[in-house]
Amino acid sequence: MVGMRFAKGHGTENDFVILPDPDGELELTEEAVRLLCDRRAGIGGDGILRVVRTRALGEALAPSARTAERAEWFMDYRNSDGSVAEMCGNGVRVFARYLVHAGLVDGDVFEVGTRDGAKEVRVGSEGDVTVDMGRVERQGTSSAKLARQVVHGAQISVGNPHLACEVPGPVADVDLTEPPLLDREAFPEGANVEVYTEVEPGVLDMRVFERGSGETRSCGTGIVAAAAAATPAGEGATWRVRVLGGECTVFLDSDGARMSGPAAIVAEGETSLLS
Ligand SMILES: N[C@@H](CCC[C@H](N)C(=O)O)C(=O)O
Repeated sequence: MVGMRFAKGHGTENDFVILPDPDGELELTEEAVRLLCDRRAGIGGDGILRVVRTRALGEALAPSARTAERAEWFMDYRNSDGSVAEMCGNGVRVFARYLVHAGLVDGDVFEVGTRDGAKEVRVGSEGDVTVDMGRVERQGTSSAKLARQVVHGAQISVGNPHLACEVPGPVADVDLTEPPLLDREAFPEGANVEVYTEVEPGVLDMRVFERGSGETRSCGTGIVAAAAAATPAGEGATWRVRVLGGECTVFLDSDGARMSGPAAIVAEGETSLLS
């Protein structure tokens, strides 16, 4: 079979199809992304991580993302519906793990370019990867209508938009089967919606409905957004955040957020879906 090389990886079961495209030769259409991510007709994934040299990206970066230009490798992230997102917290850990695994970087501390700028990663010899997620912006409050309830929470940017909502009971009781209805003025580009509850001091349980992918088993930027929402403004904190697919730790201080969590490459192969 002649096809394109791919790998499959996940971080707390937020799973990705990884497409090595160092010289930016791949024309990745929305349709191709949807097919690759399809769990029956494709490989299956919550999103795609295209591994491209930053200088071969072929896309103008927003002024706020220009720090990405100093990173050799760029994470071109796509949601499973084909849409583009600014950042993916689990994705960047898996991307970093892949770069080390594929021998594309020297050392285990380096920067990854994203549409939210360069992110420094530290890749543990096995297991966890720590990412400097950068600034976390609180932008006020908003609400969303879910299938069976309205939730209120904090509007937070982690490079991409989030509405992080504390709920009183177990997060398992929240019905996330339908896409949340958001205030379009507050979120013109849509948002990821998190529901969380503090189960013991310093520990949050969280579930998420991701923009462009639906309910997933984890969302790294959402984990950071929930941790920030649970922290009084101006204070630092460390949170363990438990999600359906595992657990990450978030360290918040006046510089922003760092997140540690697992990242694994689980398969490699060749696909004919792109030929
Ligand atoms: N799963 C990701 C977030 C992916 C992007 C998100 N769905 C969006 O559209 O903003 C994460 O781990 O952060």
